[in-house]
Amino acid sequence: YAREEHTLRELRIFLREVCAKLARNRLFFMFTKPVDVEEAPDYYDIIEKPMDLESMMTRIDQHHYVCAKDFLDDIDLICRNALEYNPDRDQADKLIRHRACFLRDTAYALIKAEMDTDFEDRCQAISADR
Ligand SMILES: Cc1noc(C)c1-c1cc(NS(=O)(=O)c2ccccc2)cc(C(=O)O)c1
Repeated sequence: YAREEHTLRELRIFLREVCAKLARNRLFFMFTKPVDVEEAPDYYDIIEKPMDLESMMTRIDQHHYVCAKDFLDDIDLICRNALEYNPDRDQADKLIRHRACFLRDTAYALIKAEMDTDFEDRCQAISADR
């Protein structure tokens, strides 16, 4: 069991690094914090499960993620929310949709490049056990 805790600690350290790297990229600035209701008054009527990079950093510390897939599910949520709330043809909506897809692709590429598949397999085995 101690070995599992060591593996999960290593996962949290890795995910904090990925999350910080994404949050540092100014292209993803609008995904770093919860959407401000002043900016988008109907946002929380339309989006059921809001998500942002700062909240994800907190979820890492709360041991919410037991494998990289769980982390990427929340990245997918950030992306889906942006596509759902900003569906129009105008430039502003198109830009945020492009940025949301770029955030998702960058996160997947970062994790694929930096994470051993057998490490992720071990995390998914722990996740299946819990
Ligand atoms: C995200 C999001 N989803 O729907 C919308 C709409 C956005 C979104 C929200 C904001 N303004 S905000 O006050 O809610 C905010 C500022 C800084 C970090 C996070 C949120 C700005 C932008 C923008 O494109 O600049 C986009």
